[in-house]
Amino acid sequence: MSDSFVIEFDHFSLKYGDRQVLKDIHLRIPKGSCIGIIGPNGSGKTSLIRSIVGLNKPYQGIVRVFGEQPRRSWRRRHQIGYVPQLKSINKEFPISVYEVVMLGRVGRLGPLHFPRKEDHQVVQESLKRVKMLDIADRPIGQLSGGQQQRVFIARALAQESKLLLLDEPATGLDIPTQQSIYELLEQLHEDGITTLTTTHDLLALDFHHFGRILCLNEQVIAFGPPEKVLTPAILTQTFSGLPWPHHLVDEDSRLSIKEDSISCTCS
Ligand SMILES: Nc1ncnc2c1ncn2[C@@H]1O[C@H](COP(=O)(O)OP(=O)(O)OP(=O)(O)O)[C@@H](O)[C@H]1O
Repeated sequence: MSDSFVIEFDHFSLKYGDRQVLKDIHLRIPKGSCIGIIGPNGSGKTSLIRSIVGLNKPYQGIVRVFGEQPRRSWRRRHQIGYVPQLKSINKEFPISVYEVVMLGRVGRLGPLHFPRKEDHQVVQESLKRVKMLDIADRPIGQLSGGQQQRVFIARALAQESKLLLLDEPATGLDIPTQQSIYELLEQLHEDGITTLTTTHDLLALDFHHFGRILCLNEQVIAFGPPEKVLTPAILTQTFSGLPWPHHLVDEDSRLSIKEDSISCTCS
């Protein structure tokens, strides 16, 4: 594995029972990049993210994160910050905002497992970053969807991981809240953190914040800079699932680029 890539999918396929949901994913995610993953409902975005975390076992192929297969590196799990979809989180659990964010420190707590001064500092800093420090004592279940989303992002930040995976963080939020999440992504990018953010909602995705867009529909339809990838043809292919003969992929990611697909997408 080259040091320049945080994630490497090598002909990775995933099945749930007999049903194939990811097919021959071959992809390199460069260190420090800010990736937007788009595709319709059921196109495999969450499955891809869960595979990176190590929650899904490949049917074929392999994924490496920081050079290791995620299922084999549980001790390194804290290196991956994962913010699942809001709907999959149990918000009724009686726990404060502060305690939720402290959970992000679990992988880093010292031998006695009590939070140290530095853990409290990181939690406060993470809450400050998402502008939630003022309401740190409130029960998580009493917050709005947008506030809860920020808290779960703060929990991931408290892990101090170099890789952050956000599954539909902006879906269902109002435009200013969506905007603030995208601005936060930009700050994280400036800090050298690699981020992968999914959405099925094209309107909820502000493409300007992303260096590369991955169009996914069971397989990689396209991967590259927004200006190359966000063409009517590629979006139609991604969201309709109709056959598309070529893949456009990013040269920097050292995947094959087929000349004919470039002329096709740039025309
Ligand atoms: N645990 C599971 N067992 C069986 N099938 C599953 C499971 N999880 C997801 N699927 C199926 O796999 C396919 C891909 O689902 P996935 O959640 O990865 O899509 P998605 O692109 O994230 O969708 P959405 O935009 O709705 O979140 C869907 O058809 C879904 O029904």
